[in-house]
Amino acid sequence: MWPTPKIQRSGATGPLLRQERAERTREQILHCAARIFAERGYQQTGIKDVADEVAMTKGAVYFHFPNKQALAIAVVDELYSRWPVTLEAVRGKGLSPLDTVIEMFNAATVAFLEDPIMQAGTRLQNERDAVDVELPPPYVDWTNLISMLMREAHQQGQLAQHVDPDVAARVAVAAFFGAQHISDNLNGRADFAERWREVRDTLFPALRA
Ligand SMILES: CCC[C@@H]1OCC(CO)=C1C(=O)O
Repeated sequence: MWPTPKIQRSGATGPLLRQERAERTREQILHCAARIFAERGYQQTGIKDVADEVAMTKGAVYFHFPNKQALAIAVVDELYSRWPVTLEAVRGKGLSPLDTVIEMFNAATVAFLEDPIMQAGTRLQNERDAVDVELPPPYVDWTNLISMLMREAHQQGQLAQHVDPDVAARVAVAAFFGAQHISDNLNGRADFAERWREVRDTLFPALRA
């Protein structure tokens, strides 16, 4: 059984406390489902598996998620909702735009190695043809986010004259996620941090002015 986070007492009472508890229960179910999706894949995961691992009844799970499709969408939505928050946190470090790009990929590397939501969101997207519900198109948000940062880098003279910022973004995203995919398939991401460092240390010097 997965360890489930303890409900922190917030001092709320009545309806607010019930709402907080419901939100925490939903979060516990979502994270447990992510662990199982990441480990077994969409087809091999059932609502009963999630209920058993989170030590709740199927009814309790169905109260928050009407079916497995809803769980899959919620995992991918949770994954994509994180990147603007991550970007704001990285922006707070006051790095240059190009170093902000590198820091975003550093954060994604850590997430791939440690975060079930990232691992599950990736596996669901990779298995999207077998997921019987429409998922958002993969990579689009990332590529747009990196493009925005690369354009800032270009405007600030950080990119070499010949480098088109949107091309740089597509190349960086392809190199990063390609390295991840290969590492995941060959050895379960055991060498992914090193593969990302190779991409970083080879590609980014070639982009800099
Ligand atoms: C097909 C993998 C999907 C990809 O992997 C994690 C992640 C990060 O948000 C992705 C994206 O689509 O943006």
